[in-house]
Formats: sequence, C-alpha cells, structure tokens
Amino acid sequence: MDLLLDSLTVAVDGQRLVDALELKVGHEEVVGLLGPNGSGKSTTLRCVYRALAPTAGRILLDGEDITIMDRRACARRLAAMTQEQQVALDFSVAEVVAMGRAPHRRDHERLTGADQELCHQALAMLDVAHLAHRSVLTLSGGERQRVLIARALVQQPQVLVLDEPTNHLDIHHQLALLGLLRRAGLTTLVALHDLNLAAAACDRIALLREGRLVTVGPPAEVLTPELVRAVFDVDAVVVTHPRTGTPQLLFDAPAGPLG
Ligand SMILES: Nc1ncnc2c1ncn2[C@@H]1O[C@H](COP(=O)(O)OP(=O)(O)OP(=O)(O)O)[C@@H](O)[C@H]1O
Repeated sequence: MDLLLDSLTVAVDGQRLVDALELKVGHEEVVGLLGPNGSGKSTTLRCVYRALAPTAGRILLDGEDITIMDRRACARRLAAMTQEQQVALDFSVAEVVAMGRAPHRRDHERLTGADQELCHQALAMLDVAHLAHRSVLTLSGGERQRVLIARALVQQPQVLVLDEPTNHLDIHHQLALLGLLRRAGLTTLVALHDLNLAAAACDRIALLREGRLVTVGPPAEVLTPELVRAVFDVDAVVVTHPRTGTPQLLFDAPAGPLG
C-alpha cells in the first residue's frame, strides 16, 4: 500500500505551517521526515493520522482519500505512534496493547486466541513483555514509547506513521526499533531528529524547512554537508560506515551559546 501526500497544505492565521508538500511513500518503503524544530514534521504527520484536517491538498492511501474513509477502515490500514498520545488512565500494559485490536473487533467482543497471540508477539518484540501487568502510569518514558509502538503494530496496519519514536529510547532500543522498521515490511513515514539513525533506517529522507520540502532522496544524496548546513545551520563531515556502508555524520562540538 502506498501513501501519497498530494500538495498538502496546513495554514493557521494565514501562515503556512506546511506548504504544498508533495511526497510519496512507496509500498513497504521507509521514508524519514527530517528538518529543524518547527519545520512542520509533526503538523504533516498529524494530517496523515487524521488529528488535523489539511487546509488544502489530499492524503491518499493506494489512491483513496483518507479524509472520506470510514474511521475504522482507516485504522485497519494505518497506525500511528504520536507525540500527543497520552495514556492517562490506569490501564495495564497488556490492556493498552490489546486496544490496538479495536479496529478489527466489534464493540465489547472478546479478544480471540489469535488476537492474544499477536499481542504477546508485539510485547516480546518491543521488549515490554515483562511489564505486561504493570500500570502504564508507572512506566518510564522509553517503556511507554515501546508500549505505544507495540499497540500500533497489533493494529496490523499496512502503513505506519511514527513521530519521533526514538526520542525516549536508549541506544539498544533505538537500534532494535530501527531493525524492526527495516524488517516489518510496512509503508512507513517516520519523523526523526537523529540524522545518523535516519541514514541507517530509511530508504529515503525528505528534508523539510519552514513547511516546505527542500529535497527527498536516498540518505547518501540528502545528507550531504551542503544540505545539512543549509537546512540545519551546522557543519558536518560525512563518513561512510565501514561495515554497513551507510553515510554517517560527524559534527563539530558546539562552541558558543544556543542560537
Ligand atoms: N495550532 C497552531 N497554531 C499556530 N502555530 C502552530 C500550530 N501548530 C503548530 N504551529 C507551528 O507550526 C510550526 C510547525 O510545527 P511542528 O510541530 O509541525 O514542527 P516540527 O517540525 O514537528 O518541530 P519539532 O522538531 O520542534 O518537533 C511551528 O512553528 C509551530 O509553532
């Protein structure tokens, strides 16, 4: 299933937060959305998971406009892990993950054996099986993030939208998630801040600045010192990882106040 952002525009008070964004995520492709703070990454993703209605433009799943799609039908195809997902109630980890099955079940229908098996697999895959009976309110930031990714996976979507899924994760779990994304075979749009993780995890990278697409392409074509300087205002040296062959950036240590 492919995801197409067709001239996506979000304007608030006359200001374009996302400006005529044109981006296609191909079937089972992983595309990273990168850009400085405030460049429009989350706003774009919010439109894709339908938390925000675009001002103009369309979002298409295999050619079908998601804004007119039945909500449950959409949730069977597309799952998201977002910045705004809060689990404020005292549910257990197992219960929260099982909520991911809701689009596939009728109201109040019990989980089938197959549903339970899926939940067990996702809990194990995200290394949260040992927390299954804990209240989500007691989790650390990284544990909660992994639980929410497990919930998105049990939705069995074909399209996955992730907003900074690694920002609370330690390096072990960052790399594990990256491996999972590579193997999952899902059409994935993921906002990331870590350029090196993006280079390793993504088939292509879309660079945003001030709501506009600067460029999109394979990591080696996008993560050049020139583009990184133009978009992020930092100097970087690009090296090739000796074992994986992916481009990796080395940054100069900061030498002054923020700004
Ligand atoms: N409802 C709103 N009203 C006004 N401005 C908004 C609104 N929502 C977002 N913005 C602004 O739109 C811009 C883009 O925000 P967005 O959250 O999409 O950026 P981002 O690229 O995800 O940033 P970050 O890297 O900091 O998470 C920001 O300047 C933000 O302040």
